[in-house]
Amino acid sequence: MATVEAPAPARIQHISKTRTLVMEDVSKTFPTGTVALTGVSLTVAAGDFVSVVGPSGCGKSTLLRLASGLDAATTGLVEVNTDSTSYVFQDPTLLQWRTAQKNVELIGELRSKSKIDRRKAAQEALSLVGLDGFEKQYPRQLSGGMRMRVSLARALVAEPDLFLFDEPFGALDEITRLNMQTELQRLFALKQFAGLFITHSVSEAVYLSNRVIVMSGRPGTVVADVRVPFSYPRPPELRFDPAFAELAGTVSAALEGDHR
Ligand SMILES: Nc1ncnc2c1ncn2[C@@H]1O[C@H](COP(=O)(O)OP(=O)(O)OP(=O)(O)O)[C@@H](O)[C@H]1O
Repeated sequence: MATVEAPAPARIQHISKTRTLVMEDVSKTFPTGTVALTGVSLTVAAGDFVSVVGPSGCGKSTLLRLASGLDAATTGLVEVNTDSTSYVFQDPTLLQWRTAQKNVELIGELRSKSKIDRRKAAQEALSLVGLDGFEKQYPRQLSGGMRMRVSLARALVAEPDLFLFDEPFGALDEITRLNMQTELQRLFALKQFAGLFITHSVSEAVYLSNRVIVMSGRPGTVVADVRVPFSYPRPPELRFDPAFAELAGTVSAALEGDHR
């Protein structure tokens, strides 16, 4: 595996490191005989936002399912050092018969929080994702980007130490997607959870993350771990910075190198 050092940063964040997610030499073979992952090792610490890019079918979603405990590794170690994990999918999976606020309150209900507490937490989370004034709207009355914001707010009220994202912005139009990226890294700067983010977009990975993991084609394994040194919060214009383009090029080269 190549560890690629990025160009000299303007500033580097120093954050205390709790190893929230550890994977060591993990493999996953499905009962069908498909070997999805082999020899995958990675660590996501508190204050790490790690994106995973790789060719279609290389096992990215499988990796996330192993991290979430939805599925078990065939061999190797998967260690999650927290009880508080939130999972955000491409589909916001909102309950259509509940308002935005009531969707976000659901977590509090499941945890038997008092009505006052869960309402307060939901309102704070909706405010954090920029949905003040939309609390009483139903999912069908919201745009795709707003529905994704509600999904994020719902994940935030759980106050996760580990945030797992499976291509959450993949279905959004380009402008909404860029706005959501800006919002998400702002939330990350604020909350400093450990994040593992699956995406097909190299620029999305570089913009959001402090590390980008590049996977090979199936069976997926880690071929590069690229450090992204820009401090958070990151301005939208960072995407036009030559250092940003250079890093995106480094990640793309690692991706393409795997096809040669
Ligand atoms: N439940 C399953 N049973 C059998 N094979 C599976 C199962 N889930 C995934 N696979 C296979 O494992 C491999 C990895 O799938 P996975 O969905 O993790 O890839 P991915 O990198 O997320 O793909 P994409 O980028 O296209 O979303 C694929 O070959 C897929 O067909």
